[in-house]
Amino acid sequence: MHPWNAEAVQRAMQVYLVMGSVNTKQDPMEVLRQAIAGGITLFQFREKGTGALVGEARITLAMRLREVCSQHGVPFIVNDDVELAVAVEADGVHVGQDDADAALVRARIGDGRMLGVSAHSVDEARRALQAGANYLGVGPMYPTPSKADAHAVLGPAVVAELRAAGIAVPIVGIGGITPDTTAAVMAAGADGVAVISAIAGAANVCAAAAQFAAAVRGMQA
Ligand SMILES: Cc1ncc(COP(=O)(O)OP(=O)(O)O)c(N)n1
Ligand SMILES: Cc1ncsc1CCOP(=O)(O)O
Ligand SMILES: [Mg+2]
Repeated sequence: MHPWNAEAVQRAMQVYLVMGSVNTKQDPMEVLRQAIAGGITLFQFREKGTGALVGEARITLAMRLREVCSQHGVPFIVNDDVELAVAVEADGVHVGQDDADAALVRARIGDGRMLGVSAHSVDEARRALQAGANYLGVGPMYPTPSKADAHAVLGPAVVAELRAAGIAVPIVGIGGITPDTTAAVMAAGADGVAVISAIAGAANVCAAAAQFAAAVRGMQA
């Protein structure tokens, strides 16, 4: 399985699409294909919220989206559900502070899969790294329409705080990020942006993803 060294993880963080069927009015498979055409570098299957698929339908969608990612060489991450990640041979799992214990997740998935952990403070970040996280998802950067139970808005300043505290692992900012605010998130020290609505909900998904890719690249020059 792919060795997820820090450099490979950092590259994957650049434009990270997070999506489930409830985040788009279009066919999720087509949205994913368009987002890949626009330049996303990582995909997370996050099937939750009102109206989310359950049971076989959820597993089938996961397998289909996983296949699209495989066809295009885009790594595939599963949100929350470690057993689903193993079942569909995902490249990794993302867990939050209220999900399964990160150290237990690491033990279950082994070293070959990527482990992402949500962190809102230096303390949470240090514990996540201790547990074996490959990257941190940090946010919300801004108010988000996509997560009803989101943590209070932290802003890009929290990323700068983590960097100042010596947290060197790849960081992706999440929450309410648009192409226009990407520069501020990157300038604070993030390696990329994780996005739901501004890509999955866009009328032109490919163009939206391309705008994020250009904004991220602009900060790397
Ligand atoms: C990349 C990334 N960062 C943070 C989150 C949020 O995870 P969590 O806090 O567990 O909330 P849910 O997404 O599970 O509702 C994420 N999913 N991805
Ligand atoms: C899953 C998640 N975790 C923190 S904010 C958020 C939602 C991000 O969605 P959007 O990009 O639409 O604000
Ligand atoms: Mg979670």
